[in-house]
Amino acid sequence: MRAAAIQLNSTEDRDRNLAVADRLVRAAASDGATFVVLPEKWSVLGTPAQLAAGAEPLDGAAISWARTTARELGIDLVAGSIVEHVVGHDKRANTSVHVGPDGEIRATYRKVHLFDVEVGGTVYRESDGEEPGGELVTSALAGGVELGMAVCYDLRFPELFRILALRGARVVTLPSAFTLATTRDHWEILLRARAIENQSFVVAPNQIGPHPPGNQSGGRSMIVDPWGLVLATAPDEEGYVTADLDFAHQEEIRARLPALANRRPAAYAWPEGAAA
Ligand SMILES: O=C(O)CNC(=O)[C@H](CS)NC(=O)CCC(=O)C(=O)O
Repeated sequence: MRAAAIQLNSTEDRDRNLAVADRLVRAAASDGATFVVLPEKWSVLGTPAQLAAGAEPLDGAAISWARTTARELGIDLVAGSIVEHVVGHDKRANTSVHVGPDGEIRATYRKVHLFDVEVGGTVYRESDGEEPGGELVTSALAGGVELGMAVCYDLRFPELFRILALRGARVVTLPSAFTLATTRDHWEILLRARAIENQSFVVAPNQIGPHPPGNQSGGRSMIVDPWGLVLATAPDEEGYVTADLDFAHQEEIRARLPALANRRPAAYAWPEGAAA
C-alpha cells in the first residue's frame, strides 16, 4: 500500500487551502498513493478568531470536498484535522476525519491533548478555543489494515500510541502543525520512537512555514516504518512524499522482536489508591 503525506502552508483562506489540497491529493493519487493524509488544520490555519470563523461541522465544505475526492480517486483519505464546529458546544474540537474510498466517513477522532504550551517565546493556548476529545479512536483502511488516529501534540504522549497498538493499529496517522523550534529538535526523534516502540508505521504530515498570527510550522513531513527507518521526508515547501508500506515486513519485525507480546501488564498495575 502506497501512503502519501501532504505538506501544506495553510492560511486563513479556506478556498486557497482547499485548492492546494485538491491539487496535491490528486497528484499523490496519480503517483499511486491509495492512502493519503493531510496535516492539522489544513482547511483553515490562523489566529484564534480566524480559526473560530473557519470552523465547520462535519457536513461543511472541507469534509464534503474530502468525501467527494476520496470517492472519485478511490483512496483512503485522512483529512488531517479541521477545526470542527460541534453542534451545541461553545468550544470547537480539533477533529481528524478518516474517509474511505467509498466517500463515507469511517472514523472521527477529536484531539485529546491540547497544546497549552510556551515554546520559542510564543504562548499557545489551544484550549481557549477548543475542547479536548475524550476517547482514542481506531479505524480500518481498505483491505482491513487497522489505523490508529492521533493529532500533533499527541505525539508527546506515548501511552496513546501504545494503546492504539494494543487495540490493533498497524499504522498511525499524525496530522500536525508542529512549531518550527520543536520540529527542529523533537519531531523526528519522537516519530521514530513511537514507530519503534509500537512497531507501527507512522504517517506524519506537517504544516510548513509562516501563518497568522506570525507562527511558524516546521515541515519535515515524514513516513516512518515499524523498524524506525524514515522512508520519506518532505523538503521545505508545500508538496507531498510517498512511501510503500510493507505490512509483511511489519509482521516479521513483530514476530522476531516481540516486545509488544513481552509486555508485563501485571507488573505495571498501580498500587491501590495511587493516581494512574
Ligand atoms: O501553530 C499553530 O498556529 C497551529 N498549531 C496547532 O493547531 C496545534 C495546536 S496550537 N499545534 C500543536 O499541537 C503543536 C505541537 C507542537 O509543536 C509540539 O508538541 O512541539
